[in-house]
Order: sequence, then C-alpha cells, then structure tokens
Amino acid sequence: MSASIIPVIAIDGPSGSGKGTIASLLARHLGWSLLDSGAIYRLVALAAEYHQIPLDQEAKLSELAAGLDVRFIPATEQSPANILLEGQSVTDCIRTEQVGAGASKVAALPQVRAALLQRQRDFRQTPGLIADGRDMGTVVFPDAPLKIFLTASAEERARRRYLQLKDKSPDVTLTSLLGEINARDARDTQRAIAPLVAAPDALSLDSTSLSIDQVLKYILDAAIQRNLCAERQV
Ligand SMILES: Nc1ncnc2c1ncn2[C@@H]1O[C@H](COP(=O)(O)OP(=O)(O)OP(=O)(O)O)[C@@H](O)[C@H]1O
Ligand SMILES: Nc1ccn([C@H]2C[C@H](O)[C@@H](COP(=O)(O)O)O2)c(=O)n1
Repeated sequence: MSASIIPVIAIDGPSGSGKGTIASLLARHLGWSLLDSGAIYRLVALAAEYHQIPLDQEAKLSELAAGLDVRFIPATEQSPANILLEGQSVTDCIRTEQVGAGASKVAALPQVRAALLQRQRDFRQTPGLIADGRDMGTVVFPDAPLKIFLTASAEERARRRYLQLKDKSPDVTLTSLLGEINARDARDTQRAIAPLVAAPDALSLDSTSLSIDQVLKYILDAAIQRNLCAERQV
C-alpha cells in the first residue's frame, strides 16, 4: 500500500495537554503504530548532552540527529514500551522538564527538523499511524485524514504534570512547572520553523475539564465518522 493512503491520526498541541497519553491509548485500541515525535527531539537533546554538543551548534546537532542510534520497542502484554539510545534504555530520563526544555531548543533549528523529517514519516505503516507532536498535521503528515489540536489551560497542564512528577522528583513545585510550561509554549509557538499551530483543517479540542476517556471517545467518534476505523466500544 502506498504510504500516502495509510491513515494517520495527527494529534498536535502544547506540552501537558494529554497528546502522548491519548495517542498511546488510541494506538493500542486500534492496533495502529505510534509516533511520539517529541521523544525524538528529546533524544537529540539527550544525545547532545552525552556528546557535549552545545544546543546552538546547528550543523553538529543536525549531523547528530541524522545519525541518531535509537530503537523504539513497543509495549507488549508483558512489558512497557522502551526507548534505547545508543543501546542504553533512556525511557524515563528523557521525560524530565530539563530534557524537554533542551528538546524545545534543538527543535527550533531548521537543519535538525530537516534531518528528522523522513525518520518520522517512516513510522507510517499499515494498518495506520497515530502521530503526536507539534507539527504532525501541518508539516510531517499534512495529508492526514484526521487532525486533532488538543489544548488545555496552562494551569491545568501544570497541575497534571505536577501530579505526574511529584513522587519521582520531590523538588518540583506547581509554580516552577507553570513557569516551564509557559516558557516552552512561547518557544514552541513563536519559532520561525514549524511553529505549534493548529492546521486549518484540524478539530480543536480543549481538554481542561474533560477526562482522558472523554477525549479518547471524541477522537474515536471522529475517526469512525471518517471511516478510518470500525465502530468499537472503548
Ligand atoms: N484529560 C486529562 N485529564 C486529566 N489528566 C490528564 C488528561 N490527559 C492527560 N492527563 C495526564 O496529564 C499528564 C500529561 O499528559 P501527557 O504526557 O500525555 O501530555 P503531552 O501533551 O503528551 O505532554 P508532552 O508534549 O510534554 O509530552 C499525564 O500524567 C496524563 O496522565
Ligand atoms: N513534532 C514535534 C514534537 C516535539 N517538538 C519539540 C517541542 C517540544 O517542546 C519538545 C518536546 O516535546 P514533547 O515530548 O514535550 O511533546 O520537542 C517539536 O518541535 N515538534
């Protein structure tokens, strides 16, 4: 099947809006592949730290991005998903706010984005792909038959992140997380290349007061309406 007719559900939005959570639930529910594009930018930032490349050295970073030695091992019934960078498991350490901030910086560099474009498109495999990020619907898969722009207020996103991190990182505070979320939003929306913006044909969904199940149902209903999948109970 030609790649362009393999269906993609593109989910874009700011940090903490719930894209990753919803994308992995949808992928499992539909039996489709999953692209966590933010993880790829996070891996570049972490690899830059390993190789001591400053985050403003565009040429070196794009070379690093082009040759990134990474393996995404999907979750199974027995074990959770795992990400290997240069053979080492980095599944948890790429999730810190520090690595997220680094990812947001390298992601503003055009040569780095260009180096990662085809690697992301290669995830488009039968029977379908759920892709989450900032530019899935605008740049990477502009022909996706379903595009969702998922948002939530910055305060709610900081609250969600706080609940997620407080046990692993007792030093985090709601105030510091809100500051980091606002800084990352500003960088991701204001950059010159592939800024975070809703595609003109995206469905916008504000999840501030919606549960994870409500968001999942909304997207599945939209997918069923477009004949991307058969009607199934969540
Ligand atoms: N609708 C929701 N209601 C309550 N909590 C939610 C909701 N959606 C997601 N969460 C929780 O919010 C946290 C952040 O979600 P998630 O990591 O999926 O966001 P994200 O948009 O992928 O963020 P990032 O872009 O930084 O990776 C998780 O702990 C998740 O369980
Ligand atoms: N398609 C993408 C995905 C991610 N980024 C950048 C911007 C984010 O701040 C950073 C980390 O992403 P997250 O894991 O928090 O989703 O990576 C991007 O520019 N484009």
